Amino acid sequence: MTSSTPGPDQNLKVKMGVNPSRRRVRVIGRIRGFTSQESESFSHDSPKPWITVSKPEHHGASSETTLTLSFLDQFNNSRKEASYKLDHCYEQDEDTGTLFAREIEPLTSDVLSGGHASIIAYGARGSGKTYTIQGAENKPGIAVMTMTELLSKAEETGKSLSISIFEVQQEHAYDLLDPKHSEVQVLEDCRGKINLKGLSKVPVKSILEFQNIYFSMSNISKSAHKIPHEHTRRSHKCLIIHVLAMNDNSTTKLAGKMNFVDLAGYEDSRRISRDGSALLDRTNKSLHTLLNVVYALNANEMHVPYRESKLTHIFKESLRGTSHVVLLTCLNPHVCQDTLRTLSLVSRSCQSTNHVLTESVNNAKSSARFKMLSLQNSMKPFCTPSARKPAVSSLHLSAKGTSCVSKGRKLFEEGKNITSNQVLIFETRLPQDDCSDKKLEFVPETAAAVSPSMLKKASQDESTLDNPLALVPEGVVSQEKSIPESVAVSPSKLKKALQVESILDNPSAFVPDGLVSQEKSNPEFSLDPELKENDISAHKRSNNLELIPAVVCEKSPPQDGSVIRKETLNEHGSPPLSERLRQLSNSLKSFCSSTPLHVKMLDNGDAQHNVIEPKTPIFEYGARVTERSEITKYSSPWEMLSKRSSGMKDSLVQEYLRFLNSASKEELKGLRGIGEKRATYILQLREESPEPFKSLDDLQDIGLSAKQVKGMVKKMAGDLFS
Ligand SMILES: Nc1ncnc2c1ncn2[C@@H]1O[C@H](COP(=O)(O)OP(=O)(O)OP(=O)(O)O)[C@@H](O)[C@H]1O
Repeated sequence: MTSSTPGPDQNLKVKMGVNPSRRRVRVIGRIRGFTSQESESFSHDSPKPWITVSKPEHHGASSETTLTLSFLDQFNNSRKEASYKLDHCYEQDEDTGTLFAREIEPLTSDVLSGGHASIIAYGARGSGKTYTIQGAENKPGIAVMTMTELLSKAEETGKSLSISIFEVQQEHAYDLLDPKHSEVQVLEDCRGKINLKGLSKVPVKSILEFQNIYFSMSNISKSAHKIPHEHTRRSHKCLIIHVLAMNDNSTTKLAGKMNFVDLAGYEDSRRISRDGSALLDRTNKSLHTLLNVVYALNANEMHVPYRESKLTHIFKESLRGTSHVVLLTCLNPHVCQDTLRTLSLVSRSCQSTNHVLTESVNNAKSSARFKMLSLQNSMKPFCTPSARKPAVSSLHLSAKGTSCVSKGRKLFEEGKNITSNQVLIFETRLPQDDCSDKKLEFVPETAAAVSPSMLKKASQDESTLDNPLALVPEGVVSQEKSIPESVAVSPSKLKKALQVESILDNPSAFVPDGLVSQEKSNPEFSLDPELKENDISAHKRSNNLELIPAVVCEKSPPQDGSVIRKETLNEHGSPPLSERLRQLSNSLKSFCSSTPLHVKMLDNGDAQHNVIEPKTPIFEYGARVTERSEITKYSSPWEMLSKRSSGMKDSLVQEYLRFLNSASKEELKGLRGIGEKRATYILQLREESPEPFKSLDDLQDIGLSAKQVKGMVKKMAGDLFS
């Protein structure tokens, strides 16, 4: 492993914060120790960790740990750094006992008095998740330590304990305590109470008894017997410790719950071959959903997407309300791209400015999230005063941020220089030290423009994922350089785009609902739907523009210059499925002839505008080759054709799912296999979760067999050529 030996220039430094955050989900890191094998590989020197923790850095009242990554850029021999935020990070010399004493032990009293707590271990493969949760020989993990603690406290208080062990794999949960490993059904009643039907509970009276069960069960993987492919064996292993109390009438009632989740190791699906990637994507999707849930909880969002994955649905009751949740991010001590990626994702999920909002600022909570997207200090003022009036601009402010809207308009009226085809993202700042002040401070200086190519660039650059706006070249607005093909992307969609890998290739699909100009001379733009009719008229007058209600909310106008005519739109304001499929077919054509992913996206030729892209060292870990080129390397036309055909198939399926997630009842009924009853049920599911259909598997929820679905998609594809 000589090439991967960490050198002094490849150290990941962690700056620690001390003040514990008051986020709903506490996000901590743990750098795992070296294994004896790894230690031996450093024969003449003691191993140097890739990650080191630097001194605390305070950020006012809510100081956090900032991980500063620095590594050698192989191409220009310079050092690059990136920062990640966590609440705390445990170093290599801090053992599991320390972590338990500081993070977990304090939660046990609450669990015994009826509370819920969840410890979720997240990280790349081999990063020490199982070691931390379960432990190794003579090295008990936090689950074992917790059980010891709970057993002794339960005895004192007359409570009893029982456990459940199950795994979640490819969106199915299997009971590992049941010899048949039968599937567990997740049922939710009208009050949101989750019932795990078919999940066994086994009483536990001693730690020995617990260890016997836990260690034998957690090593079992149901699918190992079923499908030989490695990726299919990736599963989330879950342990629930139930605390039971006696009622007055001597019956037991559930008092508290402590959950330990050892998540499947994160692996970048872009690296994996086609066979494995679909399965891997599904596993990664559930990891992304979990982080979305963490983000939504930390941001106090109204909608938390629990139902979007089996795992988060199962633990819904233990994640919400006053439950304690600790997201433990395990970090590899050697150079590992997946560790960077997990850090990046986790860091983003905890970057909300919200810290237990009080009533008085509750109205402003959706604005608070914008801070995360507008991001920090690297932003330079973009809107320089100029005589030139903006042709058209978009406002994407908080859902109810009317005061921001008016301030934004004032900015335009004052003649700030904003070009027509750019996106503005405004930061709205909550005065943190005075939560009683309901007013939002509008900070126009942080408005910036993002084009799809920049967005794409951001997605490919680990270090800039957290700060996409920093990609916008300084002065681009004042120099009046228009950014070709830029689209309006709201901050929330921008965030989503950066989290969901599959849509990074098509950022323009995130143009939000609103109004889109179809004038050739004025590339597409959108206005915040919140703008009232007279606001729109005012814009029309001042900008001499013809605005046509554009209903192509989910798509950018066609790349081939054609215009989607108004008459092709149905009464619900969206084009019929056939029209959407035609658009899809067109964009696939252009995709096939477009630049490959690995080609540099920002090619404006101006060196000072080029984005610095830190190159993460690529290395081999065990037998796994981590080269990204795997996916973009086609050696024969046949491989190329089959790769693209599969891409088309996937896109078609995605389009179909999107249709199910968004179409009206009448439109749904237009599909073969969907009648009145099924359409009603689909609408019901959509009320519970805005996007109930994520994969074809989800169609089983509405009683469609795989064969039926295949038949439908096949017909749709056939219709394209008829
Ligand atoms: N703190 C530590 N000190 C020493 N060795 C460790 C430590 N943490 C983990 N290890 C060792 O590192 C290896 C990988 O750890 P582990 O199996 O827990 O990783 P994992 O994240 O659960 O992997 P996967 O995602 O593949 O399940 C194991 O051999 C384990 O014993």
